Amino acid sequence: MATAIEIAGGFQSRVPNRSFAGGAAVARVAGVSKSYGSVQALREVELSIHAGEVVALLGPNGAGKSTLVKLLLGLASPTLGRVSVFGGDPKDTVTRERVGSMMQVGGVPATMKVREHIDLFSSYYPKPLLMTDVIELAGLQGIEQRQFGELSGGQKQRVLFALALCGDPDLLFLDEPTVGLDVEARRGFWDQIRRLAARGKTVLLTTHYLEEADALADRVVVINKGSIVAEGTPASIKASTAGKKIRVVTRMTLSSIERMAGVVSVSYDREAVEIQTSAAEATLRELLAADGEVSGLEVSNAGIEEAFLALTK
Ligand SMILES: Nc1ncnc2c1ncn2[C@@H]1O[C@H](COP(=O)(O)OP(=O)(O)OP(=O)(O)O)[C@@H](O)[C@H]1O
Repeated sequence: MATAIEIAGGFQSRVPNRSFAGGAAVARVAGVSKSYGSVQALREVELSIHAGEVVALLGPNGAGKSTLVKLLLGLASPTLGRVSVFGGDPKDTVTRERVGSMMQVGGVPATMKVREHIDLFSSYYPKPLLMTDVIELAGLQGIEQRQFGELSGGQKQRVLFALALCGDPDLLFLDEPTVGLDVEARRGFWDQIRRLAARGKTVLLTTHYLEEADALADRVVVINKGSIVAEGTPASIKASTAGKKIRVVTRMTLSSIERMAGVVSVSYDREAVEIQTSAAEATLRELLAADGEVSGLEVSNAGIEEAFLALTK
């Protein structure tokens, strides 16, 4: 019987092989710890964000992502260590004028019109973008005259995005930018974030959506219990957890597959068997030697989700 082998890449970097090692650091977090009473939200965090980079901060609830963003925005001070943005204090006005951030929906008056919100926010910045550019970049065409409170969840998120970018900031913080959006709206939003990045903006986003980090980020920083547990391109994070997934229809028993080289775990998935392996080639050789009639063979990289779970468990 013919055997079809499909190598599924599963990951596409936004800008493959871009390196920021030599780029100027626009933000630096050095030896930072932050405690709220007895709760230690961050522990000795070291992080640099370079010009033009899109960095995704990924971590489970309570990991410390928002705390890190608050420190970078100058909305809180570290208990220990130092935070600098554009070489200065994040609380300084000159620094703030170069920074944009997405607020929460609740922080925006409901009765003001979209255009009025953008006008007001633009007035806080020395060199804001033109209204027409903001409307276009955030995809707000046709709803400029609507009141904020009347908009759908996705439209509200786009207005918050417009308010973050209207001052033409060099550095943008997006705290869970697509929370609550459906798949289509989320993808539309990703396109808008990519367009901003293509204009040379530096973006730090926090997200629970592993797919989002994978789709947007040049670099993923995985944070858990206040510490950075992994950092790198989405591809390198996956590689560091050394995993491939093999899916195959075979008559072999789970226990005989379990004994094969590299196999980490094996389970049934409908008519097929799913094998997690750290040495895919060796596992495949043994598998094909033991059962010449395997079918529906697929090999894929372990997804970022598996990598994330392995790193934070
Ligand atoms: N103002 C505060 N007072 C007391 N504890 C706080 C405060 N802000 C955050 N914490 C605690 O610090 C820890 C980190 O919280 P943080 O909001 O930074 O996590 P997060 O990764 O953003 O979580 P989520 O994804 O749920 O938003 C949590 O244990 C949280 O309860």
